[in-house]
Amino acid sequence: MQELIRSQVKPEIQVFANAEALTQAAAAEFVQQAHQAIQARGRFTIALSGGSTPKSLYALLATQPWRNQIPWNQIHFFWGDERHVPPSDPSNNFRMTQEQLLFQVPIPQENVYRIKAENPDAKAAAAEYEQDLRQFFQLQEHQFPRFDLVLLGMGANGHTASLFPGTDAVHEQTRLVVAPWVEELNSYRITLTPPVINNAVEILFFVTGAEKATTLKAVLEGQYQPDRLPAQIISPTQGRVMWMIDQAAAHLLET
Ligand SMILES: O=C1O[C@H](COP(=O)(O)O)[C@@H](O)[C@H](O)[C@H]1O
Repeated sequence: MQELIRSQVKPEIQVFANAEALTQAAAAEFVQQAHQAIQARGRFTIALSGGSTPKSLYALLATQPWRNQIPWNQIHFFWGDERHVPPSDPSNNFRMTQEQLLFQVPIPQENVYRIKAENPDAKAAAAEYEQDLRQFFQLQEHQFPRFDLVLLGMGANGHTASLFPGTDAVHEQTRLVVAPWVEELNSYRITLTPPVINNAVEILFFVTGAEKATTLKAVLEGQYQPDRLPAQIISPTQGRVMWMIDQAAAHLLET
């Protein structure tokens, strides 16, 4: 059964010589998906990720030639996860995106939907973001949003978004957003849940660096054990999953 679930959509794997080449390809993918979504549905909805590779991507998108190819006012920006800190904190994902991208390009303020992680109650912040999603996507009670693109990283411990090993969030099936307590960080995180991520039109993982090679091999080619390797829970029944990986992270893969 688990193997069946894993094989529902075969992930596409692209390996790049280095992080710079990967980031250029990611920018091209972003632009292509934005145009496709806008042509089909009149808007492009994206859930952004934290992490170092996305940071370079956001900075790149704000520069030419990418900047002029992007219909900024038809893009709606959401976040896949957030640290439980206010935007004034340098580790806040929204803050990082603001600095690299949102302040640099003409994005209407009303197209930006951040997680209000300054709320001292992380679970209330998650519930509020769930409501924001329900309202924007006009969802009925048991429906999930369908983002055009979800960007994800993967930690060396196998976490993705803020789905950490051993947390209940990995198996959440009904909520859209949850706030797991992450023991290893001694803090809460706020994250989209697996059914939301798995419902996207496209899911794009970025993985760079040799320190992630062993985990990446286990996630893509090892036994299915999402409690230990939460990135494995990202296994949709429809849509597209793409892994953009640099050579350093990919060097143990068989494919
Ligand atoms: O999906 C995500 O993955 C990262 C892992 O980040 P990285 O800095 O190791 O590339 C995670 O921490 C981030 O919050 C998240 O959105």
